[in-house]
Amino acid sequence: MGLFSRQRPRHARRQAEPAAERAEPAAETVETVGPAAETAGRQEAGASAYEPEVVQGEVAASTRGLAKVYGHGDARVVALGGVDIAFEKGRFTAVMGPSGSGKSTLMHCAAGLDAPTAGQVFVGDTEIGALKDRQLTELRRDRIGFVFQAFNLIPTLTAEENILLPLSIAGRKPDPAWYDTVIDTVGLRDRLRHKPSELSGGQQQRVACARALVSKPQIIFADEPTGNLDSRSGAEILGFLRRSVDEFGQTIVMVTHDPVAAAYCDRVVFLADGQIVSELLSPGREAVLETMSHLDEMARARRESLPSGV
Ligand SMILES: Nc1ncnc2c1ncn2[C@@H]1O[C@H](COP(=O)(O)OP(=O)(O)OP(=O)(O)O)[C@@H](O)[C@H]1O
Repeated sequence: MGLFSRQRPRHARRQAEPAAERAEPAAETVETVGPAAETAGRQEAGASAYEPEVVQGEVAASTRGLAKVYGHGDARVVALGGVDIAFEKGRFTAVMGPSGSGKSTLMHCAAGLDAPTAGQVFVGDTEIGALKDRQLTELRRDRIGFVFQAFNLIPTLTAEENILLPLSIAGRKPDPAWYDTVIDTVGLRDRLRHKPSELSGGQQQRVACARALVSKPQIIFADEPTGNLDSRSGAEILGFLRRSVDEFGQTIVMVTHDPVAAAYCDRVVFLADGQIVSELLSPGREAVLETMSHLDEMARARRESLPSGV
């Protein structure tokens, strides 16, 4: 069965709040339709190894057999052991897993920031391993948005200049109506002339989100975007990311350690030992926590199901 061929019912649109904060009990927030939920259920029972979810819609980015090995000999580390995953357009996906499980490596390879040891990465239909350096730089600039834990704003530029920087580097002007929509959505209209040092952490991250969104990228990769924020500012950022998926059809992939953050997502993918071992669709915080407590067993089942390691 091809990774991108099987169909399953579309998930219900999510609200701009985590499942755990809505009225229904967490267990009922986990969708049980489709192969992923069934597989995740079997995983939790330890019955068999995980099989990748099959996406139904257009794919924004994907990997096939993605492997990354660092070092040699005694220092050899298999950070990713052959990952197949597709990120569907217009979906908010969280990548979770223990420290060292390969989350950042997956994100960096998928975003063209790091080169894999083996396997392929596609952004849309473009295989990024086949691109020359300059083409890869342009792809990252024009088709991918980034939001980092440490905001990564230029301190000497105003909020507005930071937001427009990727477009200015590309020699492009923003679509005025879209720019207005983004600024109003992140609530930054009265802060546009401020430098990052004059903004709170939450406001700086909203600038970073606006910067990622303004060029209408095919996909946004967010690396622990709430990791440096208090829970209220974190909730604002997550609510904003959620809205940009629901209202603007943006595709977002977010690495997070936080089950509350994951509960804002349509899909949560779990890594352990450089392999995807499980996933949940629209889970609540409790379901995320429950799955995280079984990741070691799942990693073992996954290893045993493979013919040999990478
Ligand atoms: N540049 C590197 N050189 C050697 N090993 C590396 C390098 N980068 C990552 N690794 C190793 O690869 C594995 C996966 O690392 P990665 O940073 O992707 O994990 P992670 O899940 O993002 O961890 P964390 O949650 O702690 O950020 C780890 O064992 C890590 O030590």
